[in-house]
Amino acid sequence: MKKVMIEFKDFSFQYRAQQEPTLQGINLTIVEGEKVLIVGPSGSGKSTLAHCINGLIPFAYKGEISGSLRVIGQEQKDLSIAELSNQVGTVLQDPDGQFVGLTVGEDIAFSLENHVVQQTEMKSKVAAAARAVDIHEFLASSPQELSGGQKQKTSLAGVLVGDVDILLFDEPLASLDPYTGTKAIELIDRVHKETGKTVIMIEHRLEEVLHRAVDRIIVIHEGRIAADMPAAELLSTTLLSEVGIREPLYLTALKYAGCSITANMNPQHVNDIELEACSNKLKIWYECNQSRQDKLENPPILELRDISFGYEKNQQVLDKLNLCIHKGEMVCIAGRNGAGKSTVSKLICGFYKPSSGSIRMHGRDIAQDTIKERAERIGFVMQNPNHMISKTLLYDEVALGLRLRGCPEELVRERVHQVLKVCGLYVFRSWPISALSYGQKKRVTIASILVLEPEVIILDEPTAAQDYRHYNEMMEFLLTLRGQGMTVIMITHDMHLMLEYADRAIVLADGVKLADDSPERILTNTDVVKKANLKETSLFALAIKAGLKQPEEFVRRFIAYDRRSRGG
Ligand SMILES: Nc1ncnc2c1ncn2[C@@H]1O[C@H](COP(=O)(O)OP(=O)(O)OP(=O)(O)O)[C@@H](O)[C@H]1O
Ligand SMILES: Nc1ncnc2c1ncn2[C@@H]1O[C@H](COP(=O)(O)OP(=O)(O)OP(=O)(O)O)[C@@H](O)[C@H]1O
Repeated sequence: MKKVMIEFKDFSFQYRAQQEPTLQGINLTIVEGEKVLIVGPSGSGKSTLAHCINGLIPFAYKGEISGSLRVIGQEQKDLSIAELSNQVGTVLQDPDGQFVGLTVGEDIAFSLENHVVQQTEMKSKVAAAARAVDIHEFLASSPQELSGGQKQKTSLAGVLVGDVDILLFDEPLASLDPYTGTKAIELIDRVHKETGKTVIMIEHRLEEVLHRAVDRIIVIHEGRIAADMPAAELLSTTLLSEVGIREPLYLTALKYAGCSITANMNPQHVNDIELEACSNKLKIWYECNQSRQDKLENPPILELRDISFGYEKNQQVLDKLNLCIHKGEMVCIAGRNGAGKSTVSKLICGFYKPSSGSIRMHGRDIAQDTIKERAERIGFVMQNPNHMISKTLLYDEVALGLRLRGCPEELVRERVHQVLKVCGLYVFRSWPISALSYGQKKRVTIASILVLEPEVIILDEPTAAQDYRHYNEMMEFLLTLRGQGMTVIMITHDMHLMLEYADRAIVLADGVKLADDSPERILTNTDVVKKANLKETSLFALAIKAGLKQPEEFVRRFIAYDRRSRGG
């Protein structure tokens, strides 16, 4: 009999600020050495469940607990937070929320210091963990100097270096570029296999997390366990789409072609899937469908000409970068962690000044425009919602910009309510923001910019922590605004988003533009994919596996069909 590591029995939890329990009737046992994935829509209670396991509930977040939760045989409520942190190592959803060291190296070493490890051993362990997640060049940097993905890598290295029995990852992939995300999943898998530790992962990016096998998937829906079964079984049901979670793209493609998915086809990975009964249907579907035509371009709205920039002397983050965004376009900017994507938006918004080159809007150089003047026309939604929120109540946060512009309160109310409805936040309108999940907070920051109806909106990782339903609703709303002339720039590591919604993708690498083309051409270009740490779409792999002669064209036809089926 394997040792029981986590055991919830008739467990419920209600936050002090809530009227209803957030978790209800949870019965869940996780045994030693298991690798479990937890999925569920935004706000379903995944992070709450994780916080119960690592002790943030009840130590940091107060509320009412009923039933029992045992961690390695002991009632969680009888353990101190220090005892729990010796057993459970956590990577939190918000990497800023857990920095303790002044440098990356100190931060990674923190859990070792708790265990009184020799200095030399500590150094080599920290270096090895940093190398494993490719952050070793930044060991002496302060966390403030890191890009979002680099912070996430530091947190990952921090738990991997420690000596705990249970590893808990809350959306470990959210800010990682696709290649690094794949490496992180491989690394977690390797640690799991080599050490036999118990691994619990919460993740929205299902297709990417299933790159390496998990023992089972637990689906949380409205605070309850809606399913607990192996991946192959779950993917052959309609449960995921019923609760609003996206299935892997290759399965969507197979369904479009009229194939039914069964557990014995091994649907959990595109490389393993058995296609014998499907290849012909896919070929027929391919023959019967057309790809879309490239659109004609409007005049440029925003141009970056020969932009160079570094945060410090002798640092060259951007090197004579040229970019052109056309009015009414929906463009993605992609590239590996630290490529300079967020830096580009900070320069456009005027937070920093380029060392050379010019930024033009409607052909006019905006070098002399203040941050405030730029903000009236260019809205910017930052990567981390906790960096943007300044008000206590959700309504006030979304109303803030309109109020600052002197908008009459009646109109503020009308516009705020309208945008809250579209962003799926209307039911929370009178809530304090502290009572929202990370994904919900992210939507608040998007709503607070959308309500101002800017000419150009720049969204840094808009889909991070969003479930499929909210993702679609928000993207469809952005499409409507785009139809009314708004220009949308999205910085993203989400290859699905790029394929499904972007007219064009611009790829940055080494401070310059590596590629500028349609998303489907970029994601089927092996050279660009490799250089920029992107990931080829699984549609491409599916087409090759099914023996289709032109896999790139299959991807294009899928995208065209998918957009038509969504009314686009
Ligand atoms: N500190 C808190 N105080 C009160 N309520 C909270 C708090 N944190 C979360 N909640 C509520 O609990 C519910 C579940 O939140 P949780 O963060 O567990 O969701 P999640 O499934 O992890 O979502 P996401 O995928 O968006 O991160 C949310 O509806 C939220 O309103
Ligand atoms: N305040 C800062 N001081 C010094 N260096 C910084 C600062 N902010 C970012 N950098 C560095 O500039 C480079 C580009 O960072 P940026 O945040 O633009 O990357 P990114 O492409 O948005 O990355 P990610 O995908 O990880 O969010 C990185 O190497 C980062 O370490």
